[in-house]
Amino acid sequence: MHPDFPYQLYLVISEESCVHFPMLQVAEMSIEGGVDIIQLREKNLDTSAFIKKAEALKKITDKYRIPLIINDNLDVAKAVDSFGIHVGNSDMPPTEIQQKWDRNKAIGYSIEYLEQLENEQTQVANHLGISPIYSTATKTDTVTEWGIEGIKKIRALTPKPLVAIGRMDAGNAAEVIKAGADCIAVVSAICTSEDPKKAAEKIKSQIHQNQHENL
Ligand SMILES: Cc1ncc(COP(=O)(O)OP(=O)(O)O)c(N)n1
Ligand SMILES: Cc1nc(C(=O)O)sc1CCOP(=O)(O)O
Ligand SMILES: [Mg+2]
Repeated sequence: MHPDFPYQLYLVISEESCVHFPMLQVAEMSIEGGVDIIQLREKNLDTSAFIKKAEALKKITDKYRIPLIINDNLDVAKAVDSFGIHVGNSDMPPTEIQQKWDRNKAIGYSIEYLEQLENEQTQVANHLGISPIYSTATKTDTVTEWGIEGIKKIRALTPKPLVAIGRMDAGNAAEVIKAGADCIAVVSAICTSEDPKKAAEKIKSQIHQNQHENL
């Protein structure tokens, strides 16, 4: 477990992505199954509706004392006093977020190109999304697939916490952790499951399995 990011199973959620239950129910069931951190990623809501959703979700994350990350929108993150924000190359840069928000807030930043590891944005970020490990129908505007070799390359170049995202599930979580990722982020593997609690448990047990093998 990374000392600066003690979260190994990361749920990225939106109302749209939840198939069998409403989003808040999926969030609660998945936390009971082992999700350690949640990002609210609502790409089609205006700021006011996004804030309402975030407030409702934060009641749940606060109840279970787990961190809430807001995707893209600093106004929403500020309004709900979230643990942090996640941004990518088309969003407000981490340096600007740092100037406009509390210094102690967590900033996640997507890595799409190896050269980004040398830029100021990566230096300011607290944790990095490896974007994507594998291409996924959930987000199609991605650049390349990092794959297992990509994780190893990035791991060798930075000590920052690495979050693996893109078609992650119980079948590939263990090898991704073994390759150097600190955390597995998922949408579909939990949000489309008929049993989000069990889905989270299965991924978590694969993450733990790998840790035991490394002892
Ligand atoms: C944990 C995590 N990693 C990567 C992303 C992708 O962020 P971004 O590149 O800004 O794309 P959008 O999610 O905004 O479409 C993420 N959200 N979370
Ligand atoms: C939100 C997000 N960001 C990605 C990136 O590559 O940056 S992939 C992704 C969606 C991941 O969904 P699923 O677990 O269903 O594959
Ligand atoms: Mg973004």
